[in-house]
Amino acid sequence: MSVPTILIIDDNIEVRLSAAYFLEDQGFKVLEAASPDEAKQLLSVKAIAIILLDMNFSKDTTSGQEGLDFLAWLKERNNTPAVLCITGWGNINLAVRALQLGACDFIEKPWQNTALLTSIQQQLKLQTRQQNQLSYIASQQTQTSQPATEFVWQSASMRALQKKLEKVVVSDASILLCGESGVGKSHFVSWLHQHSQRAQGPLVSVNMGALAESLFESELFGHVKGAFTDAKQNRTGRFTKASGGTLFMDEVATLSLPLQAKLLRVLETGEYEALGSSQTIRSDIRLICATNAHLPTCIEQGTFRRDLFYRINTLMFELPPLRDRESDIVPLAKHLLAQHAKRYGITDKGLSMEVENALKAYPWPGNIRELSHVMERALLMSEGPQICLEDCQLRLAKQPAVATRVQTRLEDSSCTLADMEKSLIMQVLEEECGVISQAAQRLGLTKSSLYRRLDKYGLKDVS
Ligand SMILES: Nc1ncnc2c1ncn2[C@@H]1O[C@H](COP(=O)(O)OP(=O)(O)OP(=O)(O)O)[C@@H](O)[C@H]1O
Repeated sequence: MSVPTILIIDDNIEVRLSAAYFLEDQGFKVLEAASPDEAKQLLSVKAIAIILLDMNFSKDTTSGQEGLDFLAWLKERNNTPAVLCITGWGNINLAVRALQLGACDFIEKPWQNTALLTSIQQQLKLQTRQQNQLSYIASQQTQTSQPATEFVWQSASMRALQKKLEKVVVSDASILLCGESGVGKSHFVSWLHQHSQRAQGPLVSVNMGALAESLFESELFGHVKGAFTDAKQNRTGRFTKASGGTLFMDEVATLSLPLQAKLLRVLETGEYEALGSSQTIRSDIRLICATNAHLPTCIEQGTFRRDLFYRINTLMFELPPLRDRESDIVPLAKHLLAQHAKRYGITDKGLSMEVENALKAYPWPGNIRELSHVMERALLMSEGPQICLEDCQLRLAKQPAVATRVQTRLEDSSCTLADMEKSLIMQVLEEECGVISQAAQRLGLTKSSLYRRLDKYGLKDVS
């Protein structure tokens, strides 16, 4: 990385020398100019990151007008350096006018070296961030001219949503994605992360529904060895793992009220400590939350904190169910077929007109997840050159009774209670097209308990 150059503009040679000594000691390159005119010449040939500008020169010693004139001249130019005004004759009016003309800070003489250094470092940080943003935007513009590998939505509602997301993707604002199970919220989170400025950082997902109450803090914030009986070694929490990247909290509505309070505290302060540690860590994450619950209703029912809702919903987007965007169904089905064919290393197949019509007429309670399962199964079952209606088994998925699979397991003498439970969960999930809330209801479980069992049996990918 090149060393930033600082230009000191001051008619007093002692001031210039004292600032130059200090700044060179801090590792900066320093240039000096005794007047604004000399500075203008230097600026035309040198790349300057920061200017330290005295406000008074030959005309008078107190008004600061020459400094302001220089700022006005600088403002006309593109890519101007950051200017820190330094004067022994500071007053509020002058400071305001200088800031209006683009100065970044106003420091009174005699300055404190540490304060000067802090201000310079802040400006350099800002410049780096702006440069990153510009190169990011440039790289995005290059990418848009290349063929897109992602699915291109056909429906007006999804196109509009994609447009809105494109607008906010580079910001660090928290995003809340709402929509029924299987509509593609997690899929969008990956897209948001990959297109964000944090794409080089990690994307860390945590399913809040699967978090055991007792492990919440340890999972999210980490713990140090000995923090509690089972803490045999240090553990890094998800907030730290996601540092510099995106933290995705799925199923955020399943959190209990006490855990919501703990999460809120961290989101508000931006700081947390690992369990058993007194060291405060500042979080550096972009937060994306998702839920298939209707949070305003949860707030009314007292199961979700209003203040947490406002903390996570800076930008809120609703993904419509698949049945409400009919024009997406067939193109998406073809896209998913091609994906599955590639994954299995088999030839992709087309859809008959009869299948296309049936897909469009079907209500897709499990949304894209269900469509994906149907296409996978159809591809594997199909024997002809095209997928036909029987291959899809639409509706048939609902018909096999849970009892059939359970009965089969019962007849197997080596079957354990855990095998039975796993089998039952798989069957119900299949029948409910992967919709967790419905499966949990049928199984007489809360969503959190079902998530924990999916974790235990390694069934996370089935849902
Ligand atoms: N645009 C897409 N292209 C290809 N596959 C997709 C797309 N959107 C979603 N899918 C697939 O559909 C399935 C469900 O999507 P996803 O997990 O994102 O839904 P969700 O809304 O997060 O569901 P849940 O609320 O249950 O977590 C996944 O297998 C995902 O890969």
